[in-house]
Amino acid sequence: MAAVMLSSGRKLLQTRFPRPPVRSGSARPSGFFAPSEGAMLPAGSFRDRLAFITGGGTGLGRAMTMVLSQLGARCVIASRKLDVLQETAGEISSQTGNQVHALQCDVRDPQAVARCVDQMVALSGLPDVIINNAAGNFICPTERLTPNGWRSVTDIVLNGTAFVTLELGKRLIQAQKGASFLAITTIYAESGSGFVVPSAAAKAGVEALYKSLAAEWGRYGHRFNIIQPGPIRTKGAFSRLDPTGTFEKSMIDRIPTGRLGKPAELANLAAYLSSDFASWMSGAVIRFDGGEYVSMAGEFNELRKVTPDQWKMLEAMIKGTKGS
Ligand SMILES: CCCCC/C=C\C/C=C\C/C=C\C=C\C(=O)SCCNC(=O)CCNC(=O)[C@H](O)C(C)(C)COP(=O)(O)OP(=O)(O)OC[C@H]1O[C@@H](n2cnc3c(N)ncnc32)[C@H](O)[C@@H]1OP(=O)(O)O
Ligand SMILES: NC(=O)C1=CN([C@@H]2O[C@H](COP(=O)(O)OP(=O)(O)OC[C@H]3O[C@@H](n4cnc5c(N)ncnc54)[C@H](OP(=O)(O)O)[C@@H]3O)[C@@H](O)[C@H]2O)C=CC1
Repeated sequence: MAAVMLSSGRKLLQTRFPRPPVRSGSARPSGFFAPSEGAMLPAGSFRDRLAFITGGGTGLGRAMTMVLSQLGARCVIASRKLDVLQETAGEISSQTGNQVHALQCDVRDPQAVARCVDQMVALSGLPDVIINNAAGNFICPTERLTPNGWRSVTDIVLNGTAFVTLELGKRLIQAQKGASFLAITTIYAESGSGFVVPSAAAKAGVEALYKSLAAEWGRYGHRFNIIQPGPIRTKGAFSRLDPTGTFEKSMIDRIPTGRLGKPAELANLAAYLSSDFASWMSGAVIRFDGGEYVSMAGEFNELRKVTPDQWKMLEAMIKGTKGS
């Protein structure tokens, strides 16, 4: 903490500065931005709440389920692989002491989604928190994509999110029950990106869906928010987007905070957005990427590589220029 002093000598405010680098003389910014693990919200923030998380058996979905469960929620996780879901559900509930149910559901199939919701209602009721996290993706030059390849991603991401949202939304409206809906998209939902075109198109569609429903379904007590994560190591993502590991270093180099995100960091943000502390937040799109997006966007940001000596020389050249 650092105090800002007024000329009168009075302390104006306390400002929190990032922690200093771990290694002195280290040029790695990640030393300033150490991740904090553990649940951020007060214990019991989700007591008596039911959370439904698609793709909750692995990666970021698992991390979000863990934090919600630690905070007192009962959770239902759903995806295609029941064995994976059951293992995760068992591990989380044994750690937190709260129920985690595993339900098989292929979100591409609206009837399977309806059956899954029937099962959840029979087990625990309708959810208070819905997290649309399930996704599919792979890198591929677009000219190599087949129609089925396009469908394999867009069906999970856009149609899957729509089927889950429609099924639960309609039932919640009928029951006059409010809920928080959260979608996990990606930073390139906004910019688009080559080589992951079905994912970019589908995630952009999810964002349009959630922003639209934030406007339309507030009257039913429903909030809709979006997190756009930057790179966070998970087996599912990295095995399909950087299978050889070749791109990881260059990716980290362009992130101003100098490191990948951690699943637990994303999970804390998701928990906040899904909690009563965020009851005035709807229609929000939150980029959570260590600064990667703006770093890639600014035309002059590569000048970070210019050394102090080179700056001296550049300044002299610029100042020495006369006229236009
Ligand atoms: C510049 C460097 C960048 C480095 C990046 C590193 C890290 C990440 C950083 C940021 C990430 C940002 C966003 C991330 C978004 C994500 O969504 S990550 C989550 C990824 N997780 C998953 O994908 C899990 C689920 N995925 C799957 O189950 C499968 O991958 C699939 C989506 C393909 C669906 O499986 P399935 O339904 O079983 O499909 P099939 O195997 O039958 O295939 C269907 C058709 O798709 C074609 N296909 C499959 N893979 C490829 C490929 N690699 N290239 C081309 N085509 C592919 C397949 O051939 C089938 O089509 P045909 O029938 O042959 O026509
Ligand atoms: N990790 C990262 O760097 C980033 C991730 N994201 C997003 O975060 C979310 C989680 O990704 P991540 O944890 O990394 O990757 P994972 O591959 O671990 O997660 C994807 C999940 O989706 C489930 N899923 C896939 N297809 C279906 C389907 N048809 N029906 C139901 N569930 C399905 C999978 O389970 P199963 O196979 O059992 O069906 C899996 O649990 C995704 O929305 C992804 O787009 C966004 C930006 C960056």
